[in-house]
Amino acid sequence: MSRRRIAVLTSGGDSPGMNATVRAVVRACLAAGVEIVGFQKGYTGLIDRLYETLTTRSVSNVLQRGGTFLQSARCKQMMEEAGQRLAADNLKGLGVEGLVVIGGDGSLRGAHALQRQGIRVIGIPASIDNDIPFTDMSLGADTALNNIIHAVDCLKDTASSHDRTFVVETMGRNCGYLAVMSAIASGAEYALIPEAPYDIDDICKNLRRRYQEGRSNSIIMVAEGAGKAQQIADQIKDKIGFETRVMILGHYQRGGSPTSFDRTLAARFGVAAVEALLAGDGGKMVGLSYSSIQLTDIEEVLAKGRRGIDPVIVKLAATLGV
Ligand SMILES: Nc1ncnc2c1ncn2[C@@H]1O[C@H](COP(=O)(O)OP(=O)(O)OP(=O)(O)O)[C@@H](O)[C@H]1O
Ligand SMILES: O=P(O)(O)OC[C@H]1O[C@](O)(CO)[C@@H](O)[C@@H]1O
Ligand SMILES: [Mg+2]
Repeated sequence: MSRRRIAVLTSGGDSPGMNATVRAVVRACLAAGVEIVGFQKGYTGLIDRLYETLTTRSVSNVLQRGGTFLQSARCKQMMEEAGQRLAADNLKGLGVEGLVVIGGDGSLRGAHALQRQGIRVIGIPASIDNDIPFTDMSLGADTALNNIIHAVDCLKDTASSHDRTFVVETMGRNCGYLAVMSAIASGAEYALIPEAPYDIDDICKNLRRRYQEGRSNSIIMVAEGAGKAQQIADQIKDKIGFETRVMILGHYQRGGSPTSFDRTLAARFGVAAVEALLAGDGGKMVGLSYSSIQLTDIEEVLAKGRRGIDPVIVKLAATLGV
């Protein structure tokens, strides 16, 4: 009888903790006596049959590294039925009984499409955007948040030395999580997020007053989905009476060594995904719910749409003056 075989891939924007997750998947498979195949470059690798058998050696010394050694991609072909069928046929041809997809909401859509093509798939939410419902955190969001906070701490040093306002743009697509959480954690004055309207004139009035009262700097966090930092800086710079500078944090946010939170989440998600596949499950996403790992139908995750900002966080930010 041939050996049982599972596959794994990383898809969408890379996020810190993907390597640690692949490592956990590999170790869980090998502990169960199951072969594990890694596809390269996300769904592109499934379609173009780019794969390698993974061993403990393949995942040695990767746990602490950001990015993904399997590499990732945004694969247009996977958006079409023909690409999805080809990907599923390739998996069936290799005798793969189940697939672990590590990626964001788009990658989960791909996972759902493969499930419909007869492949058992378990999704692992991994995206710095933290925009996926049915999990308290997506992998990599915590590390990205730490990267942002480190940058803002540095900016505050220089801003306060010159009485300046910095407008800092974070990633997150249409989700304001990174902007609002980093504002709370770094002591920023504003978090402009797509989930809430804002009034530039009010902001200017308030900033002007702050400087008149003797404050030496102000930080405005802007989620990319809420506006362009440069445009906001241009709108405010002549109205507040103090110099304004812009920092677009960009892909810096996505890199670097995963935090302990992301590393341990990676371990839990990776092992839970393999256990689910080996138990015959499929079409589910693993998620973190109040410190426990839960499985949710991918269909339900997708139907729910983008994860909103917790009202408790919005209230917390308001109380703290963000
Ligand atoms: N509707 C869909 N059907 C099939 N495949 C999809 C669909 N949407 C996205 N995908 C696949 O998933 C890949 C990754 O999606 P996307 O670029 O949205 O990133 P993501 O997984 O959401 O991660 P992140 O948002 O963190 O970058 C896409 O390039 C595509 O191959
Ligand atoms: O790396 P790319 O393809 O430029 O995509 C950037 C996008 O990916 C993310 O980093 C993750 O989804 C978003 O926050 C950002 O808008
Ligand atoms: Mg996404």
